[in-house]
Amino acid sequence: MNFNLALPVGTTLDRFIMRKEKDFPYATGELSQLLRDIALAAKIVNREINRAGLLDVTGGFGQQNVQGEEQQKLDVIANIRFIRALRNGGEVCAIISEEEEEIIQTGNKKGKYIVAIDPLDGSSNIDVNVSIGTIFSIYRRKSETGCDGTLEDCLQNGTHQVAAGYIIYGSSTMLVYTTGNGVNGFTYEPSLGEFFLSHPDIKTPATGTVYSCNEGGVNSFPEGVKQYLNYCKESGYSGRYIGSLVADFHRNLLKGGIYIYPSTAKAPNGKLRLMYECNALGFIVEQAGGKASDGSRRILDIEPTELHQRCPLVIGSAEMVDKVEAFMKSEVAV
Ligand SMILES: O=P(O)(O)OC[C@H]1O[C@](O)(COP(=O)(O)O)[C@@H](O)[C@@H]1O
Ligand SMILES: [Mg+2]
Ligand SMILES: [Mg+2]
Repeated sequence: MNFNLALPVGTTLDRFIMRKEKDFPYATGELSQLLRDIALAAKIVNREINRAGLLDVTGGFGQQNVQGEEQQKLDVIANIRFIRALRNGGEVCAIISEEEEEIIQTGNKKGKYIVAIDPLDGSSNIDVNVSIGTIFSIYRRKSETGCDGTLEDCLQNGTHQVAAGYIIYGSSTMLVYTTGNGVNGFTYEPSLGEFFLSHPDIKTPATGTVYSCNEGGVNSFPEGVKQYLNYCKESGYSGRYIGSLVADFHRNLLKGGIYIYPSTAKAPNGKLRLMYECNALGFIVEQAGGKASDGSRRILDIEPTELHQRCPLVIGSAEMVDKVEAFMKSEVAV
């Protein structure tokens, strides 16, 4: 892992955003403010996650989301908190959320940005004190300001992201994001209520010896993925699967490794959502020198047709993703 200490570790997120804004001569400060709004909501959600066991926020909310998954109370709370922060911030005209079927119009018609968000990632781990996260993608609207965000504004492919990031609520809470100029990580200091630069200019190793995949569905995995998993085992790689995409991704981003959620009989298009899981992490991993594909196509090039469409995900160290793609093209002689 190599660091360039452009900005000293310990720089606050606010100061970092301000300094980076200077890199963009035409910056108007709106994207900076939007990133601050997201950081604010993350602090509030972090507080509720840390106290989850004490408060009545564990367990199911008693209704299903558009994915047909039972919503957890914290899914709903995180959704409310992020939507409120984005609405009050004024920079966002429309939001796509995992927890809402339709586009959320914020009423900020002057807002230039669209946010796609997975308010709480790793929902199955909420009640068992395992790391969970939030994932977000930011796009510039295509339509003129002065009106609501349109479907066309929302359905842009991943190469149009102006920023993307995630928050991991783990042993420490971190915010990791990119605006297309590298990836930086900030650790939250609760007693000061501040995020501090702790992981400047993250670069992911070209390869690794860790693979993350829920092999429970292996019988219906594509042949190429089965072959790759066997290759990992024959190569003595370690299997690590937390079951929270953000947490598995974060570990592999820092240490090298690969996360695979392929198509299965149960989920022919995979499980993960293009607009608020795959695109965001795809942008980050590419900015850190890694790769993200659906097994053959670059994730960021996939043209979205639905707000909640799913796609298979192969993401992480570049050489490992290449290997999976080659197996899926069944070109590699073992
Ligand atoms: O239980 P499975 O099938 O392995 O799926 C786990 C995956 O699903 C997810 O929980 C989906 O995300 P949500 O929790 O936001 O719905 C990922 O975080 C995780 O990697
Ligand atoms: Mg998720
Ligand atoms: Mg979620």
